[in-house]
Amino acid sequence: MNNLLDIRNLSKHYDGFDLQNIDLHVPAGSIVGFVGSNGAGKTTTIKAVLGLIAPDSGSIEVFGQRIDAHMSSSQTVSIKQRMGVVFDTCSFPEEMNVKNVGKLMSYCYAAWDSTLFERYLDMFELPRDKTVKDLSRGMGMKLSLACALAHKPELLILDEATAGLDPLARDEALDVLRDFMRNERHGILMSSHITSDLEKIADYIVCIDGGRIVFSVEKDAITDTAGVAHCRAAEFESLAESGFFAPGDMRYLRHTYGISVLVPDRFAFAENFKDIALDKASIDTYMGLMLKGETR
Ligand SMILES: Nc1ncnc2c1ncn2[C@@H]1O[C@H](COP(=O)(O)OP(=O)(O)OP(=O)(O)O)[C@@H](O)[C@H]1O
Repeated sequence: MNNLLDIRNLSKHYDGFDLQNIDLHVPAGSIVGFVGSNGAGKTTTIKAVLGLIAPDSGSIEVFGQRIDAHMSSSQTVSIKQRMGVVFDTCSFPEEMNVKNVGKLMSYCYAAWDSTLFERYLDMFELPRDKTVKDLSRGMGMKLSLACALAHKPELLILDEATAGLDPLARDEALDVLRDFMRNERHGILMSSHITSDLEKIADYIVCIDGGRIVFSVEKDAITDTAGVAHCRAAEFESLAESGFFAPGDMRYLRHTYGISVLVPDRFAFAENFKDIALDKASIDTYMGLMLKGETR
């Protein structure tokens, strides 16, 4: 399978923050959800991919071409033509109306499709004569998404792009992304704090914390296979002694009402420990245990 994006060993130092040895890949045909707490390093990683900041070390390849400071401007332009980018703010000129934003974009992108843009404006109910400064945050994000898609990219990079949308508009945006993914050569890297969105559409989940990748797994390994066991102290001790987990592999969090244990395979767990309460894992519970849990 071809990768649309390959980040290897990426590092970047800021005063008080280090992005360290980031490895992240977006295979063609897949949506990669990029999660992590505020300040974990998601936007810094994305900015490095877009060439907006220079990494200290490591490599970034987009469509198999290495991104670096020595690229010619025509190489940079040709890669950017094939990428659609949406941040959590709308960055078009404030006094420009929606219709003219489309016109401006048509000069920037060779593959710009005005009919497609118009279709997204209708779908997102964006008034063509409203200026950018008068759009609500959600409307601005819808406009950014319409622009990103109307130049027919192969790789979409979304940094908190659905954050300003209400639940119905988010569902609409997810449908648009599903539609985009009907072409198996397409791919999406999507950073989001709204993990329920990622549960609906992502194929892989990559989690970053404190500038380091904490886990990188298929989403189904979390939402279909993993579980969270809810133990009392005695159950926890017998579980720890049972040999079900290899030493150091049992990840748990103590609460006032008991102890949660991350279970990589809840089906095997349920067969072995019929009396211990067990839930399916969500991306949030999985992240909570991976980021804050102790190991034994
Ligand atoms: N230009 C800069 N100079 C110094 N520090 C920076 C700079 N840009 C980002 N940082 C720091 O890098 C760290 C990571 O920030 P980043 O924006 O990548 O986090 P994030 O995971 O996207 O967070 P959020 O979810 O809040 O958007 C933060 O500590 C931030 O203060």
